[in-house]
Amino acid sequence: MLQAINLTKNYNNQTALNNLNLTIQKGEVFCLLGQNGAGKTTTINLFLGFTTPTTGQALVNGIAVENDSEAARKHLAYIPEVVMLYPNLSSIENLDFFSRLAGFKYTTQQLEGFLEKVGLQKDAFEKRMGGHSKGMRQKVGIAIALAKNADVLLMDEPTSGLDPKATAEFTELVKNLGKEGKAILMATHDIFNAVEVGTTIGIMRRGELVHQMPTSNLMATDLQKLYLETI
Ligand SMILES: Nc1ncnc2c1ncn2[C@@H]1O[C@H](COP(=O)(O)OP(=O)(O)OP(=O)(O)O)[C@@H](O)[C@H]1O
Repeated sequence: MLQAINLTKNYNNQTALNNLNLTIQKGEVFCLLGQNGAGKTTTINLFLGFTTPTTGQALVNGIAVENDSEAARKHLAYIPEVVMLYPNLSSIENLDFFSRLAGFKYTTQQLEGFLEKVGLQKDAFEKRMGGHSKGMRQKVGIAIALAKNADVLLMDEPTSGLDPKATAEFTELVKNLGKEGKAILMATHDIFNAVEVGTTIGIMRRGELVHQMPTSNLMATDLQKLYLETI
């Protein structure tokens, strides 16, 4: 579970995030929308412990990130816009390496099981990551999250630049992870995909969460209208 309590981040005299209060439960896929500079990445970075709050708290499964970022990170997996792994290692070698780093040692069969689960084509298991497409790299990134047994996923614009088929596959994968009980926070500019993948939508404007709503019965066109009226 992710929780932000009165979370605020100022850079010099500028407020990047203003008094954010947010709870993302297990099984929830929370899609955060907002213009460039609205504060989405800052929110994610505070949960990751990449930056410290000016005031307030970011909690991961009840652990205050600022107090013990290492403990908090054990529950987290991060899928950035571009998944950067070791280009000279294969998918399975990267998966093995990052699993071991997180303290998990798997058999080849188990590692292959993770890659199968995320839908990576079999002939890419042994190929070096440097030749993978963006969508393939993201699948390996999610396989690492599964292997790490992370129950909270943070994703920053994961579908930008993906083709429609890769986006559809990614969407299905994330929806299933939500159904399996992961808590997911995803920053995105894709309103239509947010309605498809998310259980909850948040709209940020100038560092504030100004709207929050469930996606049940939400039409993408209505969300688009609200978004354009809000920003
Ligand atoms: N390291 C930093 N130093 C100074 N200002 C920063 C820093 N990181 C972010 N900001 C500022 O904080 C504000 C929020 O930025 P943030 O990256 O969180 O926005 P965003 O919603 O993720 O935008 P985008 O959609 O472009 O990724 C912006 O005004 C940005 O300039």
